[in-house]
Amino acid sequence: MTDAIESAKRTAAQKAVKENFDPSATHVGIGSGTTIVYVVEAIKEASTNPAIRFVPTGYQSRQNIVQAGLTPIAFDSLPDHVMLDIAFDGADEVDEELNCIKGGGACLFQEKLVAERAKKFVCVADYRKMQPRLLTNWPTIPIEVAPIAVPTVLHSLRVLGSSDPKLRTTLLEKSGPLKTDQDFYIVDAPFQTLLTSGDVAAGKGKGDGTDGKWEVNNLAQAIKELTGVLEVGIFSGVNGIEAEALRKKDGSTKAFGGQKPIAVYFGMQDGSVEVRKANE
Ligand SMILES: O=C[C@H](O)[C@H](O)[C@H](O)COP(=O)(O)O
Repeated sequence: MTDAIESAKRTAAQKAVKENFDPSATHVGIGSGTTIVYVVEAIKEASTNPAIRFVPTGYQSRQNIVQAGLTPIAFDSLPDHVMLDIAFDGADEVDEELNCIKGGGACLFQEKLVAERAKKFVCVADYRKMQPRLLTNWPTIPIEVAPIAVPTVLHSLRVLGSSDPKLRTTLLEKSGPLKTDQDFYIVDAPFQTLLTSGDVAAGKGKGDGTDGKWEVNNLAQAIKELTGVLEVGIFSGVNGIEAEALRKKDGSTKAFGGQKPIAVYFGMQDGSVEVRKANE
């Protein structure tokens, strides 16, 4: 990893925390990956509330929290009525509508639980992740699958149009499949570059996969429906603020929800930070 990329991540993390982290927050979600380390660093400097608790999204995330001298609280210890004030995370690729691919580091299920529990979800990434459409530069959709279901899911993914879905192995291939924090496996499925909902509205395609082209939400749903799939590494749909508005409007039965970020901070090559924000 070059210094330029690490420096881009740090600069973006600092700006994201400065503009979104309320020092009096009580519950904060912390995602996984290499970028989130800089977010934790910035939060540690900014936080003024000794009672603040941090909800991790897996083993590495919890280690980051503890090593920074902050206090973790397990997701399943949160009282029912408690929403996270905010959650921060990284992303593997982000499109113009703020849909994200996540799971490049094998964390996605707990990340989605935490993102959906947050009033606001903010992502931080470097310039390589900023793309117009998903699957432009990042090659595959990570999917968390029950080990016994892997052959069936691989077959179903091929039927959905994925040319060569693969079970992810550890770096040392002979050690076998890589295991997630849930002791599940990860399948990486390539598809053609995804359409946004805006593309479909503009008549650029049906997005139902029949011509090989999927719209983001349709593909996420089709994969999630496969038996054996625990979660899919597409974060799409509505964001936390939109989810809250929906709940107020129609008394939605979904207690939590909103997996899209309200903003993504990209550290650029020239040292600047570009921000993509949801329409407010
Ligand atoms: O599985 C890993 C997570 O989804 C990460 O947040 C994502 O891969 C981005 O990681 P990084 O910050 O290392 O690029």
